[in-house]
Amino acid sequence: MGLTSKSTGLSLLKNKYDIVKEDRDMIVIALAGNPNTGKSTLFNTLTGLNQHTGNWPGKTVSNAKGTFKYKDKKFLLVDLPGTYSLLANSVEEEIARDFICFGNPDITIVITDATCLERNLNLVLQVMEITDKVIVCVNLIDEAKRKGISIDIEKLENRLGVPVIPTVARDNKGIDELLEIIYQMINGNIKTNPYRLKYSDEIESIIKEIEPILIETLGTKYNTRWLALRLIDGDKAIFNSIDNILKKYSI
Ligand SMILES: Nc1nc2c(ncn2[C@@H]2O[C@H](COP(=O)(O)OP(=O)(O)OP(=O)(O)O)[C@@H](O)[C@H]2O)c(=O)[nH]1
Ligand SMILES: [Mg+2]
Repeated sequence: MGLTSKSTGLSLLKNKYDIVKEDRDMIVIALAGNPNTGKSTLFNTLTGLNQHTGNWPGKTVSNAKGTFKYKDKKFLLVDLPGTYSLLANSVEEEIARDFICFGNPDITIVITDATCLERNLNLVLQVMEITDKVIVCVNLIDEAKRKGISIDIEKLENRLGVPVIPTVARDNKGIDELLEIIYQMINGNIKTNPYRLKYSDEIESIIKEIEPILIETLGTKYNTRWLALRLIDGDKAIFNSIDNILKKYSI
């Protein structure tokens, strides 16, 4: 018997990421970001768990999971390993990007470091190519202030086309605002319009050729435009990821 797309999604979460939703309505949130930006600190604040934190990069190497409630909703939060990009140059990058693409989280929060925002925006743009359900946290606002850096949150939000929340995760600042934005997004009260890179006509026309084939094979559950771009890149890791999805979950 063929699997329904809903059950396929659930078995993917279970088998590949060891994620079990307590109930079907549970909302999955991925926490992405460069190393050392405060992902685990935010994860611990929201879930009450004790994921290892510290001031050296690369502490979280696999994805930790925890749950929390807000108003009438239950959330499952996945703390992804810190990565500078999603080009799958390392195991961490592969875990993070496969989860964002194939794990189909309801929301992806990208935590950025206010003291070096420009570098962090690289990952934000890459995540926004995969999904439009993105919230950006500009964390370490206290450190930025100390260094005389001020961030125009409203302008950033307008340019990125997704909600941007300033936070000091270590001191619980901005967490209430973040929770409310998550809630409003889940309820469909916030529509995002993520900034997307424009490619040359040549690349766009190749995407037009590849994408229908991907849709035929994988359906519309995954971001086939992004997958097409990776194939154009000649990205071998994405071949393996697609292969695994096809083999294991008989899509
Ligand atoms: N000053 C300040 N420090 C923070 C803030 N948020 C987190 N930290 C500190 O920054 C360090 C790194 O935080 P983590 O939560 O471990 O960072 P991470 O993103 O999970 O790191 P990786 O798992 O290595 O990617 C810790 O020492 C935190 O206490 C903040 O808003 N302000
Ligand atoms: Mg961490």
